[in-house]
This record gives sequence, C-alpha cells and structure tokens, in this order.
Amino acid sequence: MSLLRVEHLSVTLRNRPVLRDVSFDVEEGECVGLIGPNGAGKSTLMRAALGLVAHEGQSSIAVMRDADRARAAAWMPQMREIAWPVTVDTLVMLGRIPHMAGGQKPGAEDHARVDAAIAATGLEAFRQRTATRLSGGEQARVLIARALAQDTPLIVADEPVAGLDPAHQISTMETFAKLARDGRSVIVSLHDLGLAARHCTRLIILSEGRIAADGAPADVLTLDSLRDVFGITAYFRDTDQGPVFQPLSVI
Ligand SMILES: Nc1ncnc2c1ncn2[C@@H]1O[C@H](COP(=O)(O)OP(=O)(O)OP(=O)(O)O)[C@@H](O)[C@H]1O
Repeated sequence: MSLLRVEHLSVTLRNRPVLRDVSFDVEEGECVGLIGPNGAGKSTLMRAALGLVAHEGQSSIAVMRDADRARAAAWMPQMREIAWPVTVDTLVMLGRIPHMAGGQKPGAEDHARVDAAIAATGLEAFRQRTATRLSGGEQARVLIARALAQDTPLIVADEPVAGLDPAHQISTMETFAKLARDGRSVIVSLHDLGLAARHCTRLIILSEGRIAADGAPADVLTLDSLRDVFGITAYFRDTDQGPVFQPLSVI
C-alpha cells in the first residue's frame, strides 16, 4: 500500500525553482534515504510532501486535513527547537496528541508508546530531565522519540542523526530499519552515505531540485552518480558484514 504519493511536485522560493517536477511513491516497509549535496532540495521536498510549504503538483499527505495528517505522518524537522522547558517524558507524550480526543488524559496505550519510544532512543535515564537543558544530540534523540511515539505509518525525518555520536547514529538508523521491517515506512535525509547504504532499503538522490537516481543503494551509489552529483570518489563494497561505503576524495 502506498503511504505517500508525490506527483510532479515543484517548489519556487523567491522566484528560484528549488524543486522541479519530483514524483515518487513510498510503499509500506521502505526505509527511504533522501541524499544529495547541500542545497539540493531535500528539506524542501520533505516539507512540500507534508504540505508545509506552498507547491505545485500533488502530494497524498499534503491534501489531508490536519488531524488526519498528524496520524498519517510524524515529522522531525532539521531545526531542533524545543520551545518549552518541559520534562523529556512530557515532550515525548506530546507525540500522542493526534491520538487523544480534546482534553483527554493519556491512557495505557499512550504510556506504552512513550515507554517504547524512550527505550528505542536509550533515554530511560533522562525521562525526568528538562528537555531544554540536554545536549544537542540528547535533544535530537528526544525529538526522534516524540516522532516514534506518534506511532504513524510514516516518519519523515530531516537529518535526524546529524550531531549524534556513532552509537546513537547506528541505533537510530537501526530503529528506522526495524520500523520498515515491521511494515511502516521512513523517509530520512542524511549526509552520511555509509549509514544510508547500510540501513536504507532505497535511496533517492536529489540534485538541483530533481531526482537524479532512485533505487536500491547498490544501484544508486554508482561511480557515475558519486562523481556527477557529489563530486567525490568512494570505496563501496558488499562485505560479509554488510555494505561498507567510505568517501575517498573530492574530484
Ligand atoms: N525560505 C527560502 N527562501 C529562498 N530560498 C530558500 C529558502 N529555503 C531554502 N532555500 C533554498 O532552496 C534550496 C534548497 O534548500 P533545502 O534546504 O531544501 O536543501 P537541502 O538539500 O535540504 O540542503 P542541506 O543538505 O544543506 O540541508 C537552497 O538553494 C536554499 O538556499
């Protein structure tokens, strides 16, 4: 089943075309890595697909009513602003709001989802800490937990692993890959092509606002695309420990 259908999506910002005629579907069970150089349009694509920025073309989620959209997709923006000095527990519980009727208190299901999200992000020791007083990487994990607690078929995360230490980068990507194995889907933008190659089921390369390649990591991370889009050479092998990708030099 398609969780997101984007058709001929274009965005113009300040008279500059930033996204040009982008079309793709995301099916259940996909962990889609959105990759591309700085300024390629990754954030703009995710925001337009969610209906957060004016666009031409169609997105199946952008057209939804707010309440339906909040149950269809969780969004983790690149700007990790935590506005209020609330506890980690309270902030993660905010992810449950789309599932609660107005004024209703969190129930057993809500608490269970929050517990699971806190465990998946290794935040057990932080539950009563004030979220605004955590380090940047810890705050990122709290926002990932809030997105997980939202318990949506689709998670859209803009550079969620930027600034995380290696263990938490890997565990976050493993969490996303497991969600996909369980039949949900994730769209995640990232610059670490090694993590992308290892944990994503599919990669979409965006270049100057257009899709330059879309497919399995081994089919997308070719010498040609690495040269033409990223301007790099790289080592990429399928090993008995999984795919290993290492950028080598700038061309
Ligand atoms: N509000 C805006 N007004 C005008 N131009 C913008 C605006 N926001 C983004 N842009 C431009 O749109 C282009 C795409 O930006 P976007 O943030 O989508 O890229 P990105 O691929 O996510 O980049 P990065 O990897 O650096 O986060 C860039 O050239 C950027 O300068």
